[in-house]
Amino acid sequence: MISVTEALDHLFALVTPLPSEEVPLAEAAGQVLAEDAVARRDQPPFTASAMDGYAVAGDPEIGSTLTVIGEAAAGHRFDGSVGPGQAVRIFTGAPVPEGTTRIVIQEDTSRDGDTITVTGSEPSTHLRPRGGDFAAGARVAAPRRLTPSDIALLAAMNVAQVRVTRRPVVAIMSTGDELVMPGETPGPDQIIVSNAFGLKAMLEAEGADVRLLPIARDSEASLTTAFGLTDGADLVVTIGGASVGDHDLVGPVAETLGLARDFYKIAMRPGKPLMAGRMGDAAMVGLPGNPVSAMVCGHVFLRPMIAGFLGLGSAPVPTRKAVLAEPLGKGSARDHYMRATLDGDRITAFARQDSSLLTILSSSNALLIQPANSPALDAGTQVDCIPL
Ligand SMILES: Nc1nc2c(c(=O)[nH]1)N[C@H]1C(S)=C(S)[C@@H](COP(=O)(O)OP(=O)(O)OC[C@H]3O[C@@H](n4cnc5c(N)ncnc54)[C@H](O)[C@@H]3O)O[C@H]1N2
Ligand code: MOO
Repeated sequence: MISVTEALDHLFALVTPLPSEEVPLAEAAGQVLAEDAVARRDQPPFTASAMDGYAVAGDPEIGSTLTVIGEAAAGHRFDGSVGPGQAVRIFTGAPVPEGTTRIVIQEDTSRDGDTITVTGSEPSTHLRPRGGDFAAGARVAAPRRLTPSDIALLAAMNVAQVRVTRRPVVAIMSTGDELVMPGETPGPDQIIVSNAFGLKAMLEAEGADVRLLPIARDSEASLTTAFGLTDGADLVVTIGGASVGDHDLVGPVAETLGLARDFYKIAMRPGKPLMAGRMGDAAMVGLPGNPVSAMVCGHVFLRPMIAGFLGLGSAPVPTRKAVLAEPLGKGSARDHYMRATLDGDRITAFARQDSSLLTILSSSNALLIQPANSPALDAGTQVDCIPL
């Protein structure tokens, strides 16, 4: 059995960053920028008013009167300049007339025909200088997973198309005679496919393009057919059939079809029967079938692989420190990724850790990592965890 770190190293060796492609900005959210994007203009492109009021020259005193000589609105500049004793009616977002040194907000004026009297003053000039947000040539640096805020920024930069790393195509195959899809009517000995759906959601959130394959039955013929449907995938993920039972055929069938296996079995709980290797052009990861095992392995191994395909480097999923709110019994021979609740910096493992319990996983917001061979730990001990 190899360690989690060694397994991750093997998995990263199976991953190469994918080529890039141009996509319309409206489709780029969540994708990874593959090439710096460059602002095509200054923003704002002119000095603009930040408030509704009057553009004035100088710093008119309270009580002074000014003559209104025109109007500037967003999209419509005032053709002319403003001088001493004058004001231009102006609205938020409008270009300021030449000569403007500040905006007097309308709440600080009283108006009578074309004359205003200044009734108050504020320290701010309420001017937004040209290029105050960004200047032409400013860059959004790659690689970067594009957030909604980034999309807004790129739009303001007049970047209509962006170059992003192609999404990795992941084919997920559930295996087992006992499985039916949600919505179907299970026979008396059957259960519903669960972790394939959880993994699809997880990996799509990470930026993958996920295909759910039809369920493969526990036979060489059915598994061979299902593997035949994985063409074009960058990553093939099987679920179940990975252990040592008579019906655990995934490894042997995959090897017949060309799997060059890198490892089988890791010192991790849950997740011991994990396997991985290369199958043609694709990386192949065989996950254990227990629903929580498959999901935990998804967090620990598949999420970093997706990030690797997207050119975001080869790093484990982020961990953070937390403090045990309750004591923990001694560990086993494998690193234990325990379902837990994290409240501030205090973490509590659930009492029930069986790898079939999806209710517990769903109630967890962290995986508490108890290292292999750990002694019993007192409350207050610092531990690592993966926030979920
Ligand atoms: N004698 C031993 N038995 C087992 C060992 C062992 O070392 N020696 N390891 C155990 C561990 S740990 C795990 S994990 C499981 C993994 O077994 P498999 O990967 O072969 O998974 P299955 O037997 O096919 O399924 C296990 C369990 O999960 C359910 N399952 C499978 N696929 C799905 C799915 N897509 N959605 C929902 N549920 C699924 C399946 O019905 C089983 O209940 O082996 C232990 N045994
Ligand atoms: O290691 Mo298995 O993955 O506990 O349930």
